[in-house]
Amino acid sequence: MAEITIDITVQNPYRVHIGTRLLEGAGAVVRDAVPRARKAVIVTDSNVGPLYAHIVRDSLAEAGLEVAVHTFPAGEEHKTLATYGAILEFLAAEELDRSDVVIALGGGVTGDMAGFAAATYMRGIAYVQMPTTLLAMVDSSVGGKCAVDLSCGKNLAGAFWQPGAVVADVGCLGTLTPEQLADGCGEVVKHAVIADASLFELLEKTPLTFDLLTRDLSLAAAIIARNVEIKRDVVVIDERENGARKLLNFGHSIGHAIEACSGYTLGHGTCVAVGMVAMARGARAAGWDAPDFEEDTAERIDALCRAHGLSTACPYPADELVEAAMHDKKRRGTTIDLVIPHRIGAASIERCDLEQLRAIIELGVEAPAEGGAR
Ligand SMILES: NC(=O)c1ccc[n+]([C@@H]2O[C@H](COP(=O)([O-])OP(=O)(O)OC[C@H]3O[C@@H](n4cnc5c(N)ncnc54)[C@H](O)[C@@H]3O)[C@@H](O)[C@H]2O)c1
Ligand SMILES: O=C(O)C(=O)C[C@@H](O)[C@H](O)[C@H](O)COP(=O)(O)O
Ligand SMILES: [Zn+2]
Repeated sequence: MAEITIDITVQNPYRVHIGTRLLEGAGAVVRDAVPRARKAVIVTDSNVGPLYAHIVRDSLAEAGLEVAVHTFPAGEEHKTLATYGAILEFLAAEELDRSDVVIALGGGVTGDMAGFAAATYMRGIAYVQMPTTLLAMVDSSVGGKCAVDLSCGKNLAGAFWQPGAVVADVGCLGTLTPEQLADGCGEVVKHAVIADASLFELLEKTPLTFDLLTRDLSLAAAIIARNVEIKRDVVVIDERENGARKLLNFGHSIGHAIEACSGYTLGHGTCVAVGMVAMARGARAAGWDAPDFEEDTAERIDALCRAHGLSTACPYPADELVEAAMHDKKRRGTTIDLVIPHRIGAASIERCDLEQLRAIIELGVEAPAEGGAR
């Protein structure tokens, strides 16, 4: 249904294929993207593997590839050095060589870890992203960021390593839970806030419900394609996040801190939603201003997240979040780069000192309800 080229220059350009029944034909895409590959290792998690690995395995075999499957326990709490190490050991035990290919079949956790394994195995081999969550289709499968979490925080060990292709089969959305699908909407709202007021207005009129997206796969494909275009337009001008790419981090300084505080039990998109609202509200309350600031920005982001089933109440007190946010990768000594929305469709990257971050968090998050986390 849609094919988008990511025209990067540090590594090779690649295509994102978005449509239905694409996993059945995934072997041909891999063959085309990595013509020299003799063997493929599918890396997947314990939920996705039983649902889809056999389809991909058959298609890869049909395309003439030898195939092995490595399955790890599902969940962000397994996005660790230990799981990543086990993937590397599997690649070595299967004797993958530098011409072979890793297949990341799953959500963002799988894509980030399999991508990082591919980036570092023998100093870098090819991989193909096959995202199976909405979040991974609209965001994590594109752009080449891959990582694992460390005990101090999110994505602290990783690389930029671009896939050879992305195969987003929208039929996979049908086996998600409504909560998992809603979680992906956090990143959709983010893209709309930083770059596309029309998309934001469309979502205000017609929120992306589970029923709508799983019934109307053409609409799902169109929404995913628009998100991939938004991300592409940022990544192609700043592949390694020296500047503009930081915009894609809107909501993440606080969002990642919430994830860490939750022991990685809360979904990434859900935490980004809380982080976006807190940042928009807190920055305004802390006095950030510009001629194009629009007063209702935070409230519109808040309302749109809630319309997508995402709670925007912060479950942790400000001082805990400030502590966790200190490990953010965008911190440089006593300063940190934050993304502040001015109005729907426009945001800027601002260098703040840590006291300003503290003020934004304190003003932006609501105090937790009696008795702790909500
Ligand atoms: N690299 C990037 O640019 C980038 C961008 C955004 C997020 N991320 C990372 O992505 C991760 C979040 O991704 P996620 O929300 O996809 O998490 P996930 O991979 O943990 O998937 C969420 C849950 O859905 C299950 N699942 C996946 N696809 C399924 C399907 N089709 N049917 C049934 N169950 C399915 C998984 O097993 C898991 O339990 C975080 O670690 C985040 O940091 C990375
Ligand atoms: O691709 C990017 O760049 C992003 O920032 C996308 C984010 O949605 C994603 O969560 C990313 O992994 C966060 O990057 P990090 O560098 O803050 O770990
Ligand atoms: Zn994110």
